[in-house]
Amino acid sequence: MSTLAKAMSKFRLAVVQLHVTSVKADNLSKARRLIREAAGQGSKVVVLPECFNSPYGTGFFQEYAERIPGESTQMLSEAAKENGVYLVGGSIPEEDGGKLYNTCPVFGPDGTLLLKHRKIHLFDIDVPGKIRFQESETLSPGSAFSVFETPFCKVGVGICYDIRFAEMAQLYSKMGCELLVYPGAFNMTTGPAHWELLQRARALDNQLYVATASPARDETSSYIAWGHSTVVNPWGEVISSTGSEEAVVYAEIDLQYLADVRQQIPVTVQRRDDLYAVKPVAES
Ligand SMILES: NC(=O)CC(=O)C(=O)O
Repeated sequence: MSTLAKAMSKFRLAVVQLHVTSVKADNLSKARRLIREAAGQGSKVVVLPECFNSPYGTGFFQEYAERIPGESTQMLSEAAKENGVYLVGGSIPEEDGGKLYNTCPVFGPDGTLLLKHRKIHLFDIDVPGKIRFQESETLSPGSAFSVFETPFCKVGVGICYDIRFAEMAQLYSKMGCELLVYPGAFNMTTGPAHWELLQRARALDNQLYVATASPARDETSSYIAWGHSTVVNPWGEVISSTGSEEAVVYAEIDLQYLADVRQQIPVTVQRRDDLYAVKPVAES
């Protein structure tokens, strides 16, 4: 392997577990500071949490919603450029054409908007006595897949509940993604039960890296996030994680290791596409 290829086969990823408050300006300035901190530690890709500029809840989306471009994406664009990083801007409530979306904007190191992923699967659940949440009361779903290129690897983007849909991760893998990022905000019921399990499942099924970024836990908020932002490797192991507090989680993404795992257990080429297949029914 050439020296350049070797240099490009590894990079540092940072996941920012931000303590989100009801003061948008504070969320933006703190996110900006932590992006700088992550870049200062050598990170090339930085991921923010779901709803990083607003409390998470159907009662807040309208009030905090912005158009893109807007105040929050302006800050993200500047922060990506100032620090020369690929920035997965968590998500923000987005207003467009009279509808609201839960949207993840992604910026390149020159500050350009590479894509915006609108949460495809809305979080509508009812676990009696535990949690009822209906995102669809105020949000509309996105209907496009979101993949971006970096000099290191292709990255697929989902938001929170999107991680429960194995088909989406499998499609991203088929599209050549080697890292999947999910800004997310699981809660005190589904977090301990499913958060890590889903990440390890998606990583192992597809033999790729999976990273999740949660808001830090705030016991006083109406929706209490589980925290535990995590990075899982293609073997299905947690390689980096944190607890419930505000933190930046770092992980080394090693694409040669990914290739080794895929060679050792070659499920990615052993699929029986003559018997079954997962394929998109709509163009993205
Ligand atoms: N908040 C979400 O979108 C998803 C979640 O909390 C869960 O799936 O559980």
